[in-house]
Amino acid sequence: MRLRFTKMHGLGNDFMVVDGLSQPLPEDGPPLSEADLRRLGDRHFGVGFDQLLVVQPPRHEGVDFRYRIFNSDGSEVSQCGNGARCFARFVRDQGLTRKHEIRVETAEGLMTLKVTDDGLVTVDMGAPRWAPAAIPFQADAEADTYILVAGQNAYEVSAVGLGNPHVVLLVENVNTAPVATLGPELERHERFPERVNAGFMQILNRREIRLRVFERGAGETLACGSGACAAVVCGQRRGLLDATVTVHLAGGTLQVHYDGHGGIRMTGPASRVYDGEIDVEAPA
Ligand SMILES: N[C@@H](CCC[C@H](N)C(=O)O)C(=O)O
Repeated sequence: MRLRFTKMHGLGNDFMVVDGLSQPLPEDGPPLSEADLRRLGDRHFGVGFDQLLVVQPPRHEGVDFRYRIFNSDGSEVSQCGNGARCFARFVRDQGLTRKHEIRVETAEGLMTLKVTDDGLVTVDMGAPRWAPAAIPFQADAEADTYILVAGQNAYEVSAVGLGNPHVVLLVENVNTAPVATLGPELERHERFPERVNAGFMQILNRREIRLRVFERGAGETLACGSGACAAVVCGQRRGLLDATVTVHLAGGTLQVHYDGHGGIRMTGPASRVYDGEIDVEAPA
């Protein structure tokens, strides 16, 4: 079967976006075979992406679309902040909706995406989940920080759930942070039973941070929207950051706002790169 797709990115966190409304993709179970998913995600043999995003019909009243997310390793996940902005832009560009405020359901819950006239998209990422079981993270009790032993070293970390799990470490300089070595160790740390996204945060001042994220199932990306939100709320919980924070990532800048009430709001751009078609196995 020939699959139509759009290549997009949110600050260099890149996506293959597929319309599953007009193309016959299975709604239960994976939309593509695992072999296709991994092949398409490969940067040498396929399209290359950090995540595959699939638009499907909603399963609940009052929701516009179902938003499905797959990491390049084939795992399905329930949150992707940069992807949510691209998803909003995609459904509008493709004429699937004319709404400026779009409600989508993910495997974890509902998200609201607001497209503004300046082309930016604000995503309500929901409230942070601190209870260890909700992250999920193995700890006796909820705390602001935890000591995590990895290899020969112990690290003071914060842990938070945003529909996906995040661990956040403070570093003096993101340029020299051990993202490539410690990132994979943390991703598969035994205390995170569903693996974890690992953020390395450098605080510049109370309203500005620099961040690198080693993403679960994708490796280090140029930006991670949920990672940016996780870093900000963890910094706030430690009393180090204000309600509105500018997050500098390798691919660009996001604005994150959280005042302790309602959801975390993340604002940033969403860019279309090109449209394409590629052969995949016919869905089962
Ligand atoms: N790039 C994303 C997060 C994608 C999912 C993540 N790798 C996970 O497995 O939880 C973002 O912008 O939030």
